[in-house]
Amino acid sequence: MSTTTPAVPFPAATITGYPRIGRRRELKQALEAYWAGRSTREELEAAAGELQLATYRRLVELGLGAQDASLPAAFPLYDQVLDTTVALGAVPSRFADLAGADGRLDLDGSFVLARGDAGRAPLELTKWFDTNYHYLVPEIGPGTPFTASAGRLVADVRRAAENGFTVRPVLVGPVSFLLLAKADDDAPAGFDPLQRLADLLPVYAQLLGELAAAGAPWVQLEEPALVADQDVPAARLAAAVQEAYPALTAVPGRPRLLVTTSYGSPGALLRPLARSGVEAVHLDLVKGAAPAPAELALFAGEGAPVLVAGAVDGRNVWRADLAGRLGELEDLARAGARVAVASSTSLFHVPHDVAEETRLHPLLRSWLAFADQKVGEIVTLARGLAAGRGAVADRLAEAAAARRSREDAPGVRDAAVRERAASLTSAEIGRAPAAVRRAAQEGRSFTASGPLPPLPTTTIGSFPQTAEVRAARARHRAGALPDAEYEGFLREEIERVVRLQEELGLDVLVHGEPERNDMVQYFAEHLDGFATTVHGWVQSYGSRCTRPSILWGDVSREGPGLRGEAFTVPWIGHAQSLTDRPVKGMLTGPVTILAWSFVRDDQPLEQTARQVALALRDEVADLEAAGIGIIQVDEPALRELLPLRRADQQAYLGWSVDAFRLATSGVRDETQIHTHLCYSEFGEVVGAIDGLDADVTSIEAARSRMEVLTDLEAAGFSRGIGPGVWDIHSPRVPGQEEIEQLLERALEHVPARTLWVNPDCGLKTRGYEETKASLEHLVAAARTARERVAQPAGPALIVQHGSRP
Ligand code: MET
Ligand SMILES: [Zn+2]
Repeated sequence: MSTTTPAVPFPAATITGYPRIGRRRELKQALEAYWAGRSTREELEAAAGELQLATYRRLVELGLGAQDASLPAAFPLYDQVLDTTVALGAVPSRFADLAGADGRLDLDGSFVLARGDAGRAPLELTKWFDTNYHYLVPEIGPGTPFTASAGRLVADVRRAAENGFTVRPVLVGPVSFLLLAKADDDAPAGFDPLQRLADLLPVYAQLLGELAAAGAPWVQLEEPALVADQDVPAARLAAAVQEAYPALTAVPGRPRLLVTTSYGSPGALLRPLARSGVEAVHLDLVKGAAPAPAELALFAGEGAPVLVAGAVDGRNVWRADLAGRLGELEDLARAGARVAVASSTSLFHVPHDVAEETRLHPLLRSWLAFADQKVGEIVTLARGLAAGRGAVADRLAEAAAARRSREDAPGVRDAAVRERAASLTSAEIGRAPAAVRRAAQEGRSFTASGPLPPLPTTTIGSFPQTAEVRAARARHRAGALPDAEYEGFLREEIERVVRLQEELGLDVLVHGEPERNDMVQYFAEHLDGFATTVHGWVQSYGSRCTRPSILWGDVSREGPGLRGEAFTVPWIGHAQSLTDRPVKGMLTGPVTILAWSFVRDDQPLEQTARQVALALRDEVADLEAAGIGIIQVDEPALRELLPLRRADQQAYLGWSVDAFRLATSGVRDETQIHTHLCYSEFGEVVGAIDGLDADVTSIEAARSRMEVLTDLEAAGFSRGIGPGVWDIHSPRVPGQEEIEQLLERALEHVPARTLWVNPDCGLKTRGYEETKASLEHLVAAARTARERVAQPAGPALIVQHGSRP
């Protein structure tokens, strides 16, 4: 192997990535200004370039080397998978017109892939491994062109060099890129993108050559897909790794290569990777297991790659146990590996800097490490490894003291909460058999308006969060709107939403959730054991960010500032007091609350889930006592936390389903429990969804045109089901006829007595105009479908499974 750049050894300390959005979300502002036409492309590029340099300066201030290739150049403006798509010139056929004569996409072209245009839907967004980040799915067919397009990467390397930084460009590696892709619409049946590996490798080779020529001594290729069980058989994956990496390491004049494997362990794929000739392999030592002796042997001896140990958690916000971590690193070094210290994943899953959170309790703050603090931890570990524990003794002691103070701080362990969770009996998670409950519920008049009609209509909970609602909340938070006035405003808003639903003729109403800024944060703000941040934004996709709450202690409704009282009943009860029709009470489920928060790492997730479930169980009981007969507990994140390895999935589904049942099973038979899930790929979790034992499940189905019902039918699911008939992700209003057709399709799979009619998800991002029009069509379509299933006279609701009325 020959490289044109001087042989820079792998740095002792590095990170695999850093937050891109900016400490004050500068990238979000720059992007949104550009998209809105309020700034020029030059201004956007200038803002992004400035952000890169500010990041490098900060990282060097924190202890990384300016010129040792420890700084990753990973600054996608929208998404890192999109950037690799662009660098490979892998323009999907439906966007082919956007590419220049040289086959390359410019920045504006890439934004069309990300955001769509008048005539085209954007690339599909989907969850990035088991995180709440979403990437843009490449579309690859047998004819998708590949053209190396290193322009942006090279410009980033040059800009850094001009400012004194030697950086390490980052690309998604070839195997993961193809595994993350889906088959292009025009691809023949049976085609799978991995079939294009051989065509892709020369393009990677060319990119590597251009990056070396630009002065990059190292390039980082990310291969996270190697840690997840894939549909592709294991042998084929191993063959792909064996094909790809020896080919890339044979490229003349290439830079040295680091391959990362974040989010788990590469398992059997580690061997071919480590033997391929790459100079460094990164392992996630937080999510993945420590390497076994046989694996460690791959890193020992002449010519073995550097083991880049992902020892500091890139996904959670707790300070590391530095002494413990250093011990593990010392073990690796003792086994003969050349060890460098890194983050387990890119740090873009955590916010920038704890120091910004001046409103957090100082004790809690002392337990936390956001991205900047994590860089400090990595630097400390590297120093300890090189110079011995003595060199970092005070850092180790500080970290140990912080962890100890966490152990016995008030609120971290609450005896009453623990006792209650420990004394649970299995009776507490079970309800009467579904059929018994159904009989009790079918005969019931939920309110004075009488029993529900067949094919009842409802919504998923939130109504449009208008500018007025958001402004009132912001003024209240800033102290400019007194509590009483804010509450009055919300009560009026709820009344407006109730009246609207009555006028529209919906059967089961909601209060509209105007009091909730976010479906998880609202619960975090009303439960003990949680804290919220001011600047703790993390990227969800593109310019969108969320601000996860921090679950730090034992969870309950009691605690300082809380009164052990129901916090949703005042709003939902108010809605019910205004109408004869049943109002459905809305809660966020335990798994979703965990998935969308930073959760304590000092006990198993399962135990934390049980505590959250118990607090919700109290809320469910209070709603029932307040006369709410239908209660929905949302679990849109149930699938997100599904482990990446099949072998781990059953255990997860077991405790997560139990948590839901614990939250919802304290009610009478005639109280109807709903759940809501908003993803349509159901296959792997259909059994668990049945296991939730909810009386009714609403689920996203409009875009896939009810495809999800096939999975349900195959699994023998016989509970109430509300497949979404309106895709709420865009302002488009579905026509009445279109909804009727969807209902007709649904009735081919589902008996009429179990079918509900509802949108795909909540309406909070929609406007009122399209909401009214769409719901009018939905109600009208449900009425038509109702008439159809009621004929011929006779056993109206006993439409048989699989048959048509
Ligand atoms: C992401 S699922 C959202 C459910 C919630 N009840 C809502 O309607 O907004
Ligand atoms: Zn939803």
